[in-house]
Amino acid sequence: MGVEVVVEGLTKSFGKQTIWRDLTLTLPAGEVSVMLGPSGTGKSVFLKSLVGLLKPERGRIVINGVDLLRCSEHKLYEIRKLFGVLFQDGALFGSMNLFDNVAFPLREHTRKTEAEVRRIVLEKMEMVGLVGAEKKLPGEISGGMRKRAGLARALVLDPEIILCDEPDSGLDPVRTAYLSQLLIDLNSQIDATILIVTHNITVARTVPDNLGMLFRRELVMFGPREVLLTSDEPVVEQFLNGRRLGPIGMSEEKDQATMAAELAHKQAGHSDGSPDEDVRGVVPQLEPTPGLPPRGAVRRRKDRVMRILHTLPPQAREGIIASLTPEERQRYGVSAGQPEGVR
Ligand SMILES: Nc1ncnc2c1ncn2[C@@H]1O[C@H](COP(=O)(O)OP(=O)(O)OP(=O)(O)O)[C@@H](O)[C@H]1O
Repeated sequence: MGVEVVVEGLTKSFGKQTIWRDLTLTLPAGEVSVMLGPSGTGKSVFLKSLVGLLKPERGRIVINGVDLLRCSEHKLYEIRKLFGVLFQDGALFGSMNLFDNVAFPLREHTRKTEAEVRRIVLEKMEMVGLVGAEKKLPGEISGGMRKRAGLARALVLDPEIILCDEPDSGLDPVRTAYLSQLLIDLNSQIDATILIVTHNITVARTVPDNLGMLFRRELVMFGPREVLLTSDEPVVEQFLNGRRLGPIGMSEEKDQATMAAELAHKQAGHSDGSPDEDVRGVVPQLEPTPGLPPRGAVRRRKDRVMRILHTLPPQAREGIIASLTPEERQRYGVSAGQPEGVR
């Protein structure tokens, strides 16, 4: 099973520019989490910090009892081997064919024979649906195939933690849906801890077990998906609905006067092109393809979330209770729409 990643009081600056401060969250072992946030809020910087490529000035990142910010180079190297990272563009070597690209980490970091390398590479390429494309160069294939090749490469060292930086960027909605399914199927097969950074609202609503959002140099929230999906927080509401109206501006946070002027335009009947429909609310979560094992994370997460249910906002509680099956209601002692101890 994947490992837990504990982040406490993390602060990162470049010179005088604070990117974010005091981030505290836990990526639960084997669960899928998504981090949202407007452009430039430091999501990529966060991923790079988790894998030890950037060093935040304050706080802790603890994996298997080791604090990445204070451990030796040797320990950091060992911890890094737990990670598989899918970078935005797949980060493939343009002059190598897909087989050699996917084989690269194995040849670099292990002493496996070429026969073993071949077996592992073909297994991972099959997992991501790239059998038959081994000889192609990255320049000869589509963006979606490049992402899948990047994912296969991220998988060859059997990672316990997978980080995906905007896996949907540059993909059409159908390819994005396939990639989302692939990530959930992967989670059902290897039970790795997965963190996805994305702007894609459909991915955010349907894929993860947990959702978080960065804004104004802070973590606005992070927790079970139902919390963010039902949140009244203006910045979350604006982001999930993809509206101009709200605190998020084109390049940065809006001032009060701009927000008031936009609201006045809206009230005067000016359309800003965003649909009237409010997409907030808990929608069913993507399940593994039939025939694959059920995700271990689902049961673990339910147990965890039911233990903290009384600490969650009422709308999130309702969403969680509504998603329970009759057997689960019985198991968790939920009756007449309310769990014991919550009434
Ligand atoms: N190595 C670096 N040196 C200095 N500033 C950096 C460095 N890396 C990132 N930044 C700055 O940190 C901020 C956050 O960048 P980051 O790429 O993490 O944002 P993001 O939320 O991932 O954005 P997007 O959604 O557009 O990809 C930006 O202002 C960027 O210029």
